[in-house]
Amino acid sequence: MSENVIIEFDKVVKRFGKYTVLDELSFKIQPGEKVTIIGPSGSGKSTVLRILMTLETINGGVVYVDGKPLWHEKAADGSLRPASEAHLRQLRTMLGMVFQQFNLFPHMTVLRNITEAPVQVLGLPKAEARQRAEELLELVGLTDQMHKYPHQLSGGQQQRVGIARALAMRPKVLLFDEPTSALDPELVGEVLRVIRRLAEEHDLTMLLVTHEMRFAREISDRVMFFDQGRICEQGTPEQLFSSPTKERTREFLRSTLESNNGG
Ligand SMILES: Nc1ncnc2c1ncn2[C@@H]1O[C@H](COP(=O)(O)OP(=O)(O)OP(=O)(O)O)[C@@H](O)[C@H]1O
Repeated sequence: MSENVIIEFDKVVKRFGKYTVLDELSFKIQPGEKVTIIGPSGSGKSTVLRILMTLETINGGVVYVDGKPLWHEKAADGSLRPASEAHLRQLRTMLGMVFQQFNLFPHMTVLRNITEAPVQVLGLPKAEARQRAEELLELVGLTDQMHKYPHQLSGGQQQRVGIARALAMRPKVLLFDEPTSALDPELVGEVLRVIRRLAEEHDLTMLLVTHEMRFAREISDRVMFFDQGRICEQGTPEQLFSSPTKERTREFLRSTLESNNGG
């Protein structure tokens, strides 16, 4: 694997029972790249993110994170063996995820939601974790909400806390799993603004699953169109949205356009 690849899927197979969700899926992502995955429901988009977060195992192929196999470790004799929990934990710290349903700790304040993992997992001193949290709250525009609990915030505010919480671990790669799909339409804009700002101002690698086509077009370096567990077509937003080459892509884009106009 070349040095300028931070994520690689090499012929990854994922099955649930007899159902093949990812069918020898291969792709590479470079450091700093902003990549969006679009595609019909059930095409395996979220599964890709869940595998990277080690929330799902794989049935074949190899996933590399920063050049190291995620699910395997090299034994002394050079052979690959299943990864130990310590190996998974170490690689997991390189990745952060923003979930569709925010997944904040309901019994913790906003501030504590953000400082908890840096203190508990990274062993950061509390004062340093708090300073980091305060900087991130400023970035997401929530400095005045830091002592509130999640249920006292709007969905858009909760998701912005979710983004700050993921960033507090200083991941190299940030994964977004449909970050706005649980939000009321009027709250979508504030979350997209924060993500757009991150994409513009930081050299973070970003992999996003989204149904927001206009947003995907604006922020992505590359868009991958998934269909039935494979990449059907990929390219720059301009190529994919303006001149898709596959009939399946055109059909999908037409249907999302129609549902957006209808809704
Ligand atoms: N834990 C599971 N057990 C069984 N089947 C699963 C499981 N998780 C996902 N699936 C199935 O795998 C397929 C792919 O799921 P995935 O969530 O990756 O799709 P998606 O492209 O993200 O879809 P959506 O846009 O609807 O979120 C779906 O058919 C789903 O029902």
